[in-house]
Amino acid sequence: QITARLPPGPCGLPIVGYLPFLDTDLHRQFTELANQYGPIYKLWLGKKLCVVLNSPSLAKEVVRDQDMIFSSRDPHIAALALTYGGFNILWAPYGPYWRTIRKVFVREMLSNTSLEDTYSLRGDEVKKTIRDLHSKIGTAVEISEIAFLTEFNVVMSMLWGRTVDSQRAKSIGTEFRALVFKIIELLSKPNVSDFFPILARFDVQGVEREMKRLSKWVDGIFDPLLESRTRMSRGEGDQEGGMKSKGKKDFIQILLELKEREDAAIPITLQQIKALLLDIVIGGTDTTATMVEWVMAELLHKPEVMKKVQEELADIVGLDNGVEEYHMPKLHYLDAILKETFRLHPALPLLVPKRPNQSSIVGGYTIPKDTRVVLNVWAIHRDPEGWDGPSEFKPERFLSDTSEWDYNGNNFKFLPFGSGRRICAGIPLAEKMVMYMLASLLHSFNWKVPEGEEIDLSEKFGIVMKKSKPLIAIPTQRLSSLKLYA
Ligand code: HEM
Repeated sequence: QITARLPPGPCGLPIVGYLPFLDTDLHRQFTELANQYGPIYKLWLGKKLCVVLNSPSLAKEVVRDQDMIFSSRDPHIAALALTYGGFNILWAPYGPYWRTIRKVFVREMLSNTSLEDTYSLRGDEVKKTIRDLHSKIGTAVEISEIAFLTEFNVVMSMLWGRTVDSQRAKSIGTEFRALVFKIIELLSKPNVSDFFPILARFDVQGVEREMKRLSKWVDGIFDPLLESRTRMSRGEGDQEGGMKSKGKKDFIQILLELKEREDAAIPITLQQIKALLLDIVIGGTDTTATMVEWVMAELLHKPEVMKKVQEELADIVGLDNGVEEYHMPKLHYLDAILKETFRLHPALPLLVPKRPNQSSIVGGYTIPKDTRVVLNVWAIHRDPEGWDGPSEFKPERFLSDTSEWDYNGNNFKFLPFGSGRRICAGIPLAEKMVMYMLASLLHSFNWKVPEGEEIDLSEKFGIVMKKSKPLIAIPTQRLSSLKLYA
């Protein structure tokens, strides 16, 4: 029997609750409300009760002590419209379906063996990016665009192997980036349909319609690729020019074979395969690119830190060598820079909303079943009780004890990838790619901002939180020979 009170919180207005008072900078507003009402508080948003948690100990209660209760999502209607009803890993409710697709993804695409098998694919893409950039020495480039396209190509290669389909898929990177931006924008603004179920069928803001339109666009890309691959696996392929995948099966092949298996405990459909592709292509690309951009912005803002990390690269990689993925474990200072950037600028400042499957007590208060529970990681990462000089960029703080700091969500003061059962499923790839891209950018070039410009570190809130102004920077010559990236 749950008898504790609901958490405290601001009153809001009748019917609409706190909805009209929501700010565009939600992460900051949620942090200020914690200063006023304490680390756990409630907001009524229309018909929906929302509880925000703002401290490491409260995070621990929901993602460790009571993780089973808090392992379902509270999906936005817009997200369901995009993912054929929530069939992807990110939005699927906790249960056998989610467990199966997450397991397939982690085991077949991101296990140590799979990542070793795709080592050269990642190397090829990063080296290609560096060669392209070399031809742009002295001109201004947009960092997040470069990082996005590199990551997109890596992911497409890992999905489709060295095939013609992979080449086709890679040719739509720029269009896909625009699509991902639009999707993130739609998911980041409050949608009346989420807070007043009775109004949902009217789709007042037109968000659901727009998402369905984008979903059709995605179908237009994935359907022909999947059809072509299905024909190929039946031996009717149109794979020309010796590009056919050799040896090991790529991830798409594995998924399509699972679809054909009649004995599978949880059968997987074509729609579910597409939803899973969305997880990988949307969940993986913009987050990675955003983090690369934040790190470069912090380094351009602090030239002494940039200099120090370039010295580390010169020392570990050598000025006569190009960066390889195997250098990564030795780049301790770069690793500390990444962690410090993840602390100050977590890509998902409020993670992904959770929905408890039963009422429970957290921080001494009742959280009723089906409440929207938000973990304010941005506040936790800047809590003056947990961090010395919390708003300063000091990578050294992560060098003192490396074992304590990883991305696995075991230290509740530092949760850039979340924690518990719903922790990011892509950590092994994200960690590799953010570091590999940055090491290559920083080792191959020196960087400066265009004449008369200043580095601006302000944020624009969104489900993925980006810089408010895209970072534009100019690469200049550093390594004498680009043959290293041939
Ligand atoms: C720097 C890059 C990345 C960051 C910062 C990041 C962060 C996150 C966060 C915070 C969550 C939600 C965790 C929670 O609610 O507790 C998440 C979920 C997820 N991420 Fe990532 N992610 C990154 C890259 C990737 C990549 C590369 C992939 C796939 C290739 C990926 C796939 C996923 C999936 C599938 C989920 C849903 C997990 C679930 O609900 O079970 N992410 N990510």
